[in-house]
Amino acid sequence: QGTRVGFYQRTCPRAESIVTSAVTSAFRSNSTIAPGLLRMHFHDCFVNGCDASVLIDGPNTEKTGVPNLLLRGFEVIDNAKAQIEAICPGVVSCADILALAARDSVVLTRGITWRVPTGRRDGLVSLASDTDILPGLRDSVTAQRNLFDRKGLSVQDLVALVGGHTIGTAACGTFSHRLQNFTADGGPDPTIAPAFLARLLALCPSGGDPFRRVPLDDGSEGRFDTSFFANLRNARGVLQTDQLLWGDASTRTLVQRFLGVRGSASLNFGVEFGRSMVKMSNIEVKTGTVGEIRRVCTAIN
Ligand code: HEM
Ligand SMILES: [Ca+2]
Ligand SMILES: [Ca+2]
Repeated sequence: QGTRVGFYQRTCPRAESIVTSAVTSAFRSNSTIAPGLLRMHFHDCFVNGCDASVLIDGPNTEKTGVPNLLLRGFEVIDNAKAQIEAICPGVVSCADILALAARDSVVLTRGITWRVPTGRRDGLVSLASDTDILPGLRDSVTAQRNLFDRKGLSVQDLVALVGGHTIGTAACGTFSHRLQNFTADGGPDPTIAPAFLARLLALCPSGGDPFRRVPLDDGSEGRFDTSFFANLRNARGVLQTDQLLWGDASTRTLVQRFLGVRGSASLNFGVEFGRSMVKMSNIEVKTGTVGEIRRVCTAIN
C-alpha cells in the first residue's frame, strides 16, 4: 500500500493549497527558503524514508547531525502545519507537508510542476547518528551511485536530483578544500576553470568566513533551469561531488542529455526531475497505520 495523488481530497481538501500559500508567502520575503525546503526533503527521505524524521527537535535528533546543521525553512513547515491543524486536526502528516513544500519550491523558482502522491505517515524515530549515511562532500561518483542505488534510485535519478543544485547556495566550508592544497603538490582542484577558481578564492579566501554562501549554479541560483549542468561542462561546479559528475563517463552522458547536446538522446530536465522526485519522495514511506500523524512537526506525539 503506497502513496497516491489526492490522498487528502476528502479528509482535508485545502491541505495542498495551504502548503502552497505558506511556502509562497515565505518565499516572497526570503527566497532562500525554496532551496532550503528542497534540500530538507532530500535529507528527510534518505534517512529513515520520507517520514519527517528530519523535523524533530531535541538534543540528539537528526537536526543536530552535521549534514543537517545548515538546513533552513523549518518554520515554514511548522506554520503550514499549524494552519492545517486548525481546519483538519490529526489528518495531514508533516512528511506530506514537506514533500509538497519541496515541489512548491521548484515551481516558485520557475521549474516544472508535478503531482505529489500523498498519504505518508510521520516516523517515531530521529537520531543524529543516522545522518551519517547522507552523501559526503568528497564522495566519488561510485559512492554517490551506490548510495542512490541503495535507495532504489538509478544513475539517471542521481544526476537529475543533484540537478536540484540549480537553485541555492553552499557555505565556503563545504568546498574550500578544493581551492588550495588539494593536489599532492599543493595546488587547487585541477577540474576548476582558472577564472572561476580566482572568483571562488576571492569569495572564500583561506582563513575567511566558512559560513559565507556562494551560488551552487553560478549566475542562476534563483532559477530552476539547466544552467547548473552547463556550469559543470564549463568546469564551474562549486561542490567537488557536482564537478565529478562531469568527470565520470557514466554521469557525463546524462549531463549532456539534460543539456540537449547534439548527438545525445536529449532528456527534458524539468520533466525528469519531477519524475525522479516522485521516486525519491516514496523512499521507505510509511503508510496505513504505521507511524503517526504528528500534532506538531517538531515533536513526536
Ligand atoms: C551526492 C548528492 C549530494 C551532495 C553531496 C550534496 C551536497 C550539498 C552540499 C554540500 C550543499 C551545501 C550546503 C550548505 O552549505 O548549506 C548542498 C546544498 C543543496 N542541495 Fe545538495 N547534495 C546532494 C544531493 C542533493 C539532492 C538530491 C537535492 C535535491 C533534490 C539537493 C538539493 C540541494 C539544494 C537545493 C541545496 C541548496 C541549499 C540552500 O541554499 O540552503 N542536493 N548540497
Ligand atoms: Ca526521514
Ligand atoms: Ca539555476
